[in-house]
Amino acid sequence: MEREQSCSALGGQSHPNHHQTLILKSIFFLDGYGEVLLTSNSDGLFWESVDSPETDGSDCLGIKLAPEAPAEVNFSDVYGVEFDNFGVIRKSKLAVAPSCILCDEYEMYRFKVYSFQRSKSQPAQWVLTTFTFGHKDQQTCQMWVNQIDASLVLQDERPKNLLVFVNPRSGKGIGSRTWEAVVPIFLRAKINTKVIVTERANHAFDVMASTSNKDLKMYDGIVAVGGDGFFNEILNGFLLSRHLAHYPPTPSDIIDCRQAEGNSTDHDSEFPAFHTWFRFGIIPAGSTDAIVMCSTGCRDPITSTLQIVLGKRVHLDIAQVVRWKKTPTSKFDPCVRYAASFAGYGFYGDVITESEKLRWMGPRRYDYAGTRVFLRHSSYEAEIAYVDTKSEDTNAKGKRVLCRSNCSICNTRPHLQHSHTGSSSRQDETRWLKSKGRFLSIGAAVISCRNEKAPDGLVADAHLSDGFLHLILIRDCHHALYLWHLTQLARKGGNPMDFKFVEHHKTTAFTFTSFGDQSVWNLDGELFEAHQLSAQVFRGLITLFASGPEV
Ligand SMILES: Nc1ncnc2c1ncn2[C@@H]1O[C@H](COP(=O)(O)OP(=O)(O)OP(=O)(O)O)[C@@H](O)[C@H]1O
Repeated sequence: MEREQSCSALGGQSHPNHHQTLILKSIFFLDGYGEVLLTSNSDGLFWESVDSPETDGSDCLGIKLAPEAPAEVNFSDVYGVEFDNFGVIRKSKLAVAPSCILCDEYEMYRFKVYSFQRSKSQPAQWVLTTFTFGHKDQQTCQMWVNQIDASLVLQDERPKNLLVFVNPRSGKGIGSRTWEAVVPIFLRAKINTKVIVTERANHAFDVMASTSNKDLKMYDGIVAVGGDGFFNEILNGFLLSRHLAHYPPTPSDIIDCRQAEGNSTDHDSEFPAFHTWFRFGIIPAGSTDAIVMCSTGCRDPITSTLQIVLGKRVHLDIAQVVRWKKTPTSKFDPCVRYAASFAGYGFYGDVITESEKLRWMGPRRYDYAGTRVFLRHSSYEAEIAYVDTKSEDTNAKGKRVLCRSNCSICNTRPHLQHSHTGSSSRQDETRWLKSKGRFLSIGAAVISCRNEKAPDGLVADAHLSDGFLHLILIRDCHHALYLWHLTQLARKGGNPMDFKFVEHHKTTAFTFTSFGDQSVWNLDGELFEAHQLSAQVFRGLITLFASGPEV
């Protein structure tokens, strides 16, 4: 331990951002590992053991001491660095056991580097990791902290100011606890957060809708701590006044399977500006959390938080749903809603109606309500018209391509593209197909909607931002066959589409007309009564702080 330690700045190296980056090298003690030669360059930190071969990997009472520690960490994976005063550094992790008298412990100045590792059992899950380096000289530690801090500032994709909404009632009422558990990560990442704990339903919607664009621009994005329904509320509060697009055609605009009138995109002039930098994060605390599962590959508040603080970015398609008539007798009165994951009718609308009465049950309400609705086996008469996209969907004929991080399908075309329901140049080519009958359910999945009940989701090969909706029509069928279909949905690798009564259409827009008296839709888990509606998808309309599913 008395070995002379050196610290030398080896000179300037040109960084891609043209900042001068010093290469530092110094001997440190890495807690739980031993003495290392630590190097810092523009990419990250690297270290190698400097223990002599006899002591390297030495053992204590027959147990190998030097653990298999990683020997580098990239700054892109580091979310914070902190000076940690004077304290104990252990040569081996085993030294935490007081009985291990042979293991060395030293007292020195320390600094901590905060990063993550992928879980061995579930690679999509990110696990917090801290590297503690010790040195007898305080100034050396402080210099390294400053140097690493300077390198982290260069990671310009990272947010600095976030507006956070916490739903204390999410899931089993765990919203506030979930937020408290991840606050230290935001603090270490030096991100300023303005936190609003909601006091009622629609509180977050009202804040988003009433905040001016000028005030919103003080933030790099919005974080929702809650479930899909809560995120939907925030999304609608954001988009309804800012995304001014023409509506999709009404059911009566579709004459002879052609669209009578064309529509064109007309975004709010402020909107494209928001699109380029403003991002949304979701820290899962809800009952389903399908959007988080699809955009990160797991349902873990720590993973989602790390992807927010590290400034990950993935585009997400959004469906715009326009209700023309609420009931058969109501007058024509367009009402717009946005959905990030799913819009469903029949079975899905009935489950949400039942489960809303059972909120006190927490997430179990979906099982209970689902069973009741299944036993009822109600079917509904309706007509659907949808844009035929077979000619342009080259993947439909090929094999299933799952959406993953850096997905080649999601990255093929530019984002913020309107669905092709009627942009004038394509109007003549838009062909609509119709489907009429009695349906057990009608579902439109924007993303795969993977969740714990349906491990592959409703549509295994749906993508986060390919610009398509997956329309799934389940025609009235025998109860046992429907159960079979549902069990396929609940099985990993199941084939829920392989039934005669199931139609699956990849489309960009559809219209719906009910022939019943009451028609309830389920938009991202929220109830929406609609006798007549239309929906269209906007490709990559928003950006999430997420890296895509590592499935
Ligand atoms: N303080 C509050 N009190 C009561 N309800 C609230 C409050 N804040 C938000 N809500 C409402 O709670 C509803 C559901 O929230 P959330 O989506 O977070 O949980 P969940 O329904 O359990 O999960 P999931 O949507 O994933 O199934 C939202 O529609 C939201 O309007």
